[in-house]
Amino acid sequence: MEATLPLPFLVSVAAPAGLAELEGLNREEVSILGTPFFEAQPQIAEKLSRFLGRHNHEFYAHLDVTSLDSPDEIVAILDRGTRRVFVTPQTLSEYTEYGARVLPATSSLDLSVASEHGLLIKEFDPSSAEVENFIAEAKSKKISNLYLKPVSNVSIEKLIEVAKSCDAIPVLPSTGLTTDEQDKDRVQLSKVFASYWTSDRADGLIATVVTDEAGVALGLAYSSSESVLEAIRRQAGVYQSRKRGLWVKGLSSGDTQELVRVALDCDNDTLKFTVRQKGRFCHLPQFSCFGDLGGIVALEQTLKSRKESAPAGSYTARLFSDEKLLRAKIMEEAEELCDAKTPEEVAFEAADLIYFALTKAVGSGVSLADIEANLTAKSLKVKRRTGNAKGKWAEKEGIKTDAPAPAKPAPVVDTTNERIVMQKIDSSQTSEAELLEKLKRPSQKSPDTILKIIHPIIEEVKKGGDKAVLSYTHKFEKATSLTSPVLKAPFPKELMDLSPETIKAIDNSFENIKKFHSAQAEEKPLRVETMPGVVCSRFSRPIERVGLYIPGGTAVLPSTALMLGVPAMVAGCKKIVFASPPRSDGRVTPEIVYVAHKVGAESIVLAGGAQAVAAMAYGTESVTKVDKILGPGNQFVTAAKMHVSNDTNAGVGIDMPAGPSEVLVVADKDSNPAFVASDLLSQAEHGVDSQVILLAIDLNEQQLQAIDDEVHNQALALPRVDIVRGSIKHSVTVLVKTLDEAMRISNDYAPEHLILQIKDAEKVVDKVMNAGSVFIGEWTPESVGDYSAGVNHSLPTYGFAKQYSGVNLGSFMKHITSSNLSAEGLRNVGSAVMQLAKVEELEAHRRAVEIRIQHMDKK
Ligand SMILES: NC(=O)c1ccc[n+]([C@@H]2O[C@H](COP(=O)([O-])OP(=O)(O)OC[C@H]3O[C@@H](n4cnc5c(N)ncnc54)[C@H](O)[C@@H]3O)[C@@H](O)[C@H]2O)c1
Ligand SMILES: N[C@H](CO)Cc1c[nH]c[nH+]1
Ligand SMILES: [Zn+2]
Repeated sequence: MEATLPLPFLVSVAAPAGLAELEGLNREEVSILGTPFFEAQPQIAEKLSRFLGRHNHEFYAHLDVTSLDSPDEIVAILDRGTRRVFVTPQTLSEYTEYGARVLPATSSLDLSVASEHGLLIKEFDPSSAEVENFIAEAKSKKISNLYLKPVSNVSIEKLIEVAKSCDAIPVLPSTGLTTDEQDKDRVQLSKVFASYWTSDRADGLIATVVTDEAGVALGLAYSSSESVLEAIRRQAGVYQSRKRGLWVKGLSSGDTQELVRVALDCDNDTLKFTVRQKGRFCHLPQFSCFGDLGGIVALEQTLKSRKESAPAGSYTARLFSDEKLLRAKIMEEAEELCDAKTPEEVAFEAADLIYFALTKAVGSGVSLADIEANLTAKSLKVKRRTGNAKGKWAEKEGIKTDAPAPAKPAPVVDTTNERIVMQKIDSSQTSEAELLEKLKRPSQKSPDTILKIIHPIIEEVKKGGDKAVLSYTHKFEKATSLTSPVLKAPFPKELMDLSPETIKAIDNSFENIKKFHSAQAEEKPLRVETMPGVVCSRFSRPIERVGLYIPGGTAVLPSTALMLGVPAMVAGCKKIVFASPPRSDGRVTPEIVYVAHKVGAESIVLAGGAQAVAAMAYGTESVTKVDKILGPGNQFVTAAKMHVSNDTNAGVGIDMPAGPSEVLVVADKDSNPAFVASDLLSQAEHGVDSQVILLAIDLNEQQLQAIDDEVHNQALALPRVDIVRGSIKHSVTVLVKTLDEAMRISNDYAPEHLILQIKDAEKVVDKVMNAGSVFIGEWTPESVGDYSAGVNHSLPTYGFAKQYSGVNLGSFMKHITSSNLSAEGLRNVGSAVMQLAKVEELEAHRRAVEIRIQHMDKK
């Protein structure tokens, strides 16, 4: 049996149907028992995985993932710290690198499928006829980590008996941990506890070590199955006093305990209660029965009490209120620690650094336990960081740096308690220049730095073709198994295996986008007779070969494939080439393959960043050279597009600079605070370099507060809350007095998305001069434009809406003009031409007219 399990059994937690309730799942109670077992049905896998991402450090969560078939999804679940996942025996070989964290699961009593690390037997019937044989075989094979998950309605006593006899770990049937009605499950549980422990005392009580979260021993108490039951019920420190019976700690003194975890020791003869102690544990005036605290734990307590009320002149209090001072001290101490030589110096400087670092933590509402939980979470990650230094520190020390590999949709552990709030400025108190400064988009790396990164990549691809593209994909996307940079049509069916709901959503959006973009087609060529006999025309033709970049760094965006692919198809482009960074297994998301198939793309370049742009601009052995590259992307993609379009030898055009997403919401007293916040957050979640702006027209304190509260509360519930924290830092609410003032600021800012959540919004559209796309009225969230309404979401950012349009049908066409003159026409316009040619001293130009007129005159 695994030595590190805090309890010798698992508690199977029924996953609520929609799992929306997972957030409400009484996780404290699950955490107290510490060893939950979940089943990950496909429809709830993502939510469950996120839930574990937040709380894995509290649990020894075990997850049955046999009904999932995406290895990526399973690895993501492991990466979020799930201690053990159970897969089908047939797929086990794909996970050998994860050792005992991935075990096979079977529904029969067949022990031959056990891996060297263990096995889960599901639908185990402890009263079946074959169990005796099974126990004998299990004993002889000595399988470690043998889990037994019983069929429903079994006798728990029998299950425990069988499990004990073959040293297996029973998975207790679903318990109603979350509701009082099922208190019988708690009663059952406390009996299971008692059946595992052995007491050498006549009264049967078990010694219980009580510690705080940092592991500091507070004292010794005793437990009975009744006191454990009461402790689980109350989620508090409840013990069995030898003199007074049930003892709820702190009931009379007020020094109560929150129960964090219960564990049994290795030979089941001592319990451990981990608690959050209020006040002190000991009846004497000291924190623990073993005296007072020292070291880091004591420091944390002092800092916490200083934060609550500091004596006048306290240095720590000054540090809490002066962010710059604290920052400077952390930097100073970090440097001194780096320079320390002798062991004494290192201890001295490390202590100083820890003091200032912990001040920062406590000031931000972060406890030592939070920090330790974070360390545990990191130790459980399966995708390791390189550990190389980053940015300026690496440059300063002249050492190897990490190329910031694009983060795939990552689990988020929101560890900070900081309020998520946009900065506010009152336009009447702010000068024009200050306002401009506040509304500046978050700065990106300087163009020079970016150029230095992308230029060698482009040159490599030009020279090395496929091989160079592949090597960058191996490097940035970690798709090391990929052997060709291109997937050619027809695309295999198994690469676009999607749920019917997703297919329906894509098909519906496809039709709407097609309708709106088809309507943009010109019905017939333009024809104007400028003078009698002088006919000028303009007609359009599709661009023959287009390269469509679909971002895939921080989020995979199949909707962008629709926004680019559908108009290219409607325009009649002959060759449509998609490019998107693949996942680490070398595949592109099936939704993108499905869209590529629907729009008739000829190939998908399995690459991202500058290498994908260069491959399409110049062509390689297997990537088709294109005439125009369209699509949004990060700063590397945007810079590479600009660079190749400036190379006349490449002969390639681009659409526009479409960078980090942004939104500007104009709201008045009529607006719904929840709607306003939801629109701001929908763009804030794109990336930390996104920016969202709110122009609040004549709102009072209460109305502003309502929006702030919505932003904070809605953000906390988002899986990408850490990204939101980043973008909200450079996002602003501007208080204005009138609609005209709001529209003046908006037109000056030229947002990618403009949302009008105001009374009579439709009438205000006339005042919009600069914006990528406008969303009118309270029932039009920005996300309808991102996906399905029909408008395009590839739009100019960074204020380029002042001179660029978003992607539209015209982006895939070029216009050709023609002139057609009769003899009369040439006579009519000829004198003007000849005179201007004379002015420009271009004699051949003049003669081309004269020679024809002379010819007419001769006739
Ligand atoms: N304006 C619009 O219309 C619009 C629409 C959709 C998305 N977006 C924006 O597009 C952006 C997409 O960016 P993304 O990063 O998620 O995906 P991306 O596909 O644009 O970039 C990922 C690629 O960047 C390259 N890369 C990453 N780090 C690198 C480094 N250090 N050196 C060289 N190359 C490197 C890698 O090749 C990787 O494949 C987001 O900012 C999003 O807001 C804008
Ligand atoms: N809002 C983005 C354009 O700035 C597009 C997008 C794609 N998916 C979700 N949103
Ligand atoms: Zn969006």
